[in-house]
Amino acid sequence: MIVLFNCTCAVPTTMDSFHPVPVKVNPDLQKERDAALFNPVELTYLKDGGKDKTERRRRCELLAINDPDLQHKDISFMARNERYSNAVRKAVIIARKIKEHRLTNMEEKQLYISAATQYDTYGFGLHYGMFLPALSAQCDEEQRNYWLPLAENLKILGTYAQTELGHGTFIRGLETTAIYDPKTEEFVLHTPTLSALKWWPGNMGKTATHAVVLAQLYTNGKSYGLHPFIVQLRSLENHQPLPGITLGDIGPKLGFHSFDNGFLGFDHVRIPRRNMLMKYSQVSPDGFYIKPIHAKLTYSTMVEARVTLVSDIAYSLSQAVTIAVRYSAVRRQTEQIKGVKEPQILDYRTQQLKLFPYLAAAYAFTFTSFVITGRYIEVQNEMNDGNMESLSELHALSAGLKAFTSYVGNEGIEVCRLSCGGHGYSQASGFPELYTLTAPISTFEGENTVMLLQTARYLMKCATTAKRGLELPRFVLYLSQRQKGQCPARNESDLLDHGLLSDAFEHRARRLVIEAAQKMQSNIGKGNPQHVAWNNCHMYLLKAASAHCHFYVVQTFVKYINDTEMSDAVRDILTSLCQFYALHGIWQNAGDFLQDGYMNGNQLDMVQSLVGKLLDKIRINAVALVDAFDFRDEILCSKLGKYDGNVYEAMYEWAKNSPLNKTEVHDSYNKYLRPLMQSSKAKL
Ligand SMILES: CC/C=C\C/C=C\C/C=C\C/C=C/C(=O)SCCNC(=O)CCNC(=O)[C@H](O)C(C)(C)COP(=O)(O)OP(=O)(O)OC[C@H]1O[C@@H](n2cnc3c(N)ncnc32)[C@H](O)[C@@H]1OP(=O)(O)O
Ligand SMILES: Cc1cc2nc3c(=O)[nH]c(=O)nc-3n(C[C@H](O)[C@H](O)[C@H](O)COP(=O)(O)OP(=O)(O)OC[C@H]3O[C@@H](n4cnc5c(N)ncnc54)[C@H](O)[C@@H]3O)c2cc1C
Repeated sequence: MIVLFNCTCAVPTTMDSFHPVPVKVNPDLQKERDAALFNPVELTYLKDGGKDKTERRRRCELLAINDPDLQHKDISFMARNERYSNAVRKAVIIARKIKEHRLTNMEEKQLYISAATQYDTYGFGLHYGMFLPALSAQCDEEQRNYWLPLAENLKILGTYAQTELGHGTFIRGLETTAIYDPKTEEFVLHTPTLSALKWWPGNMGKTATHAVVLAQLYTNGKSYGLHPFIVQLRSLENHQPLPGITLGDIGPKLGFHSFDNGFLGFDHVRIPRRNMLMKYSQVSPDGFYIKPIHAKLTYSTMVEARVTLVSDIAYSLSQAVTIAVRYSAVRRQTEQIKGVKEPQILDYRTQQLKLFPYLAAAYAFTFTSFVITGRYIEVQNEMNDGNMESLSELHALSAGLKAFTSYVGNEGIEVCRLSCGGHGYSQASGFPELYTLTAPISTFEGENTVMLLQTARYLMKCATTAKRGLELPRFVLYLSQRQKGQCPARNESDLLDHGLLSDAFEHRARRLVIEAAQKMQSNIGKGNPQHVAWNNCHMYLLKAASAHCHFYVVQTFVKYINDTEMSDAVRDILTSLCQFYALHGIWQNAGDFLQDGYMNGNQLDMVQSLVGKLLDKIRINAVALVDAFDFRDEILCSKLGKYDGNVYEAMYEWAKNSPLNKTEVHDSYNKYLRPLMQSSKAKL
């Protein structure tokens, strides 16, 4: 059902609308909503997985938003100490309320937490995001029974301590040691050098009482590589660091101001043998080591986190385009015809070219996140049955997609900010927090270049497997198929065909993967050792991995539209969005499609012309497309992206709250300005 508004006094005529009834909607925004060719609520239901799920999400969000205990002044006006304290206060309230509201389902808990934290970090982010998942994945039965209830009931608060001052990417090189002492049946944890200090773990600086610590295991004088240990860091009585443990906050960062990322050092700290997490590998009381069924099972917490991050990026990018598109509909700039109202900036082609690729990407990544989450669950189930066959595939897929989507997401958020001109730079826009919260996703859980190289490593193996005529997993099956010659498009209408567009990305990915494999072979053929050849081929490998991920996203978008039931109106707009995503991708990477003659100049001209034409189709639906993300103002936290479009009123009200406006004359006047201006030297 369409939500109809009266132009000046907006009254929703159905209960489908999630937004409180605004007194007055900005007429430009209203005009956009009235002109849309589909019902955004329908798309909201689709994105959420059904009307029931949308309603459940809205209920969870409202529980948090309407709770007086969770209200506070805007975090933009808080100093770091206050922000940290506020985040902890809220985390504690959230934990209590989750129980009170009986939110037992994981999805509901997450929805509630995300609405309650708004655009700040969650004070127990690492506890829930990595500590609990690490315990769940790495504890054996007995350990689970002991540790999980403590962690789930917040009797202990945890973090995930892997990265060190000198080592982040190359985790085989971590220096923290865990040496087994069979005499006392204990491990001795030690930080042998400054570079071995654990550095970065979130919530470790001031909050956590425990950590899953990744350390090099030694037993019977032999090294067995990285293993997880649960270690108590602080007293459960008075929160003081335990003997032998040095802890602290690493200081202010680009963002994450409410987060206490920390450092940690061990001075021969003893922990019981059973504090090694023993689901996959064990050390017996006499020091005998039993190895895991797959060497990389210790890394599984990171795989799970990377999968989650694809959804997080889709969510953040959706927020950014919501702010920028709504603002672009209400902002008017530069008179075109004397005496005629300045146009909405959304009418400028350049503005559309800035925003619509990211609007399309936000949808593409949302659908991609559904598929990768589904695949993660499947593989997890297989692994629980002892079948580790698909772990490498999942690692390659999650590492690549985390990198590909976060590159685009970070870039998109910045472009959206720029598209809002000066106001985009104000904290009132929401962009500074959104950007700085999302920016480190390119770095944490595996630095993006490194992650794409991991995907490339897998693809190189697959290229060899394909060459030998052996079977490949489904998502790389295309590597064993022959190239299809030239792009068959003869006219613009051919180029709108989803199958043809998907084929073009498939062709590009296969060519670049095969090319990278050939470059590797020829480098090795010239007598270079593997690692030198690898380094020499980085530029080909990175391009191959990125093209593979790009193809995966295009293919997923196409498949989603083909396989999902939806109204004709929604199908029509998603089809245009998908065409635009693919065609814009071809246009932006034209060289790749021209390089081997797959496309010709004439076809590229048509691609460019279609990109221009599709702008119009998206333009008319742009506001409805962002409305369909269904972000309440309280969650978007942006004065530019408000649902009612009353931007200037909101900005003025917000600015009045700036702490500098508390007094008419600031202290510094009496301290500095007055003496300067009233001194004899300052006289003109
Ligand atoms: C999401 C959090 C939620 C909420 C919290 C809220 C806010 C908090 C914000 C941030 C939290 C951030 C946390 C962190 O950042 S934790 C630290 C993350 N650190 C990393 O991700 C380190 C990245 N480095 C690595 O993963 C590895 O060192 C790397 C893969 C780069 C290399 O490993 P290694 O040297 O051991 O491997 P290779 O020799 O290159 O390859 C050997 C072999 O292993 C395969 N492999 C590698 N990784 C995996 C894996 N995870 N699973 C399966 N297989 C893996 C690799 O492909 C090779 O296979 P083969 O080619 O067959 O030999
Ligand atoms: C906000 C934030 C929160 C974090 N939270 C946690 C946490 O809770 N727990 C935790 O353990 N860690 C955490 N980290 C640490 C994070 O996981 C690491 O910073 C990340 O894995 C990158 O490692 P690095 O810093 O060593 O980067 P580096 O590896 O030093 O990267 C620097 C440069 O070197 C390049 N490079 C490195 N290796 C290669 C290679 N093999 N080939 C080509 N190029 C290469 C990279 O591409 C990059 O350009 C956090 C970091 C941040 C920023």
